[in-house]
Amino acid sequence: MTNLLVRLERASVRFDKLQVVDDVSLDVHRGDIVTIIGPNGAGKTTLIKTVLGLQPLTSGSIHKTPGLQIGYVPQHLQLQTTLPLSVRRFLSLTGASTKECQAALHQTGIPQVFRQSIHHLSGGEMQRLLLARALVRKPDLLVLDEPAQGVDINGQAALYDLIRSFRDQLHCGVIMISHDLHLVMAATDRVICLNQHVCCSGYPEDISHDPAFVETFGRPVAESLAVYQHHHNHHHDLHGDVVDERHSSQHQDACDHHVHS
Ligand SMILES: Nc1ncnc2c1ncn2[C@@H]1O[C@H](COP(=O)(O)OP(=O)(O)OP(=O)(O)O)[C@@H](O)[C@H]1O
Repeated sequence: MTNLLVRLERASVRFDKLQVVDDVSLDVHRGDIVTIIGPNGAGKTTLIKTVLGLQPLTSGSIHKTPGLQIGYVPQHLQLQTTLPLSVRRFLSLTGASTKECQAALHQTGIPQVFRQSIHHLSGGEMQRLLLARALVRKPDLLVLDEPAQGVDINGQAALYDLIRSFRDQLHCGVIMISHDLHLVMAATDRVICLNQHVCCSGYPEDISHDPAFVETFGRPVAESLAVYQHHHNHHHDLHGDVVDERHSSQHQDACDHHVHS
């Protein structure tokens, strides 16, 4: 059985004379976390709309595995502020049971808001609620458009950790858009730098050195990206504790941690 969830082949989207997505090919498998970065207007949202089936392609093709269940976390949610709406009601609109809704809130770390008005949530709580709403669908693919918008820096790191843990639990694929380059570099498996076309793509530790990345984001941004790398130079015992070299004859399972900028 293949783990391929979505395949875009030479996908293009054009609005009148404006080429917004240009010849993009992309595969997302189960277990992948793929993050799309790029400047404003680069076509990132348009690209994920094609995956969601909200935006037809002008040319190229998209293949989704049959029966693919997608959970979507949008960039903004327009809510009529005069309309009374509790978190409980909002989640129940998905068709999930009360128990499933409560479990999803628990998983996203905000069980206490179940009976609250949705209009009283903080920015961070709102993002977690949108994630909970996507999760009750038990998605094969989680699609997130700037999930950490309006969330403070500690909250952003926690949110990305949460997304990774859902990927592990559900063994789903994740495709997201982010402008938080430092966090993306730490929390992603694969990065796609989009500027209508794919400028460069690959592992986070490689991409910040790519000339196309430097050209798109500028040298100061590229140089400021501290990429965590894993090199071996000390040793652990069976419990994971670091072993003093002088007392160790074994040289297995060694590692060292460097931060490069
Ligand atoms: N339905 C549409 N009709 C015409 N133009 C559109 C449409 N949707 C998007 N565009 C244009 O396509 C371009 C790319 O928009 P898109 O929202 O995909 O960019 P983005 O990379 O997500 O930007 P941002 O980082 O600012 O959110 C923009 O110039 C936008 O104005």
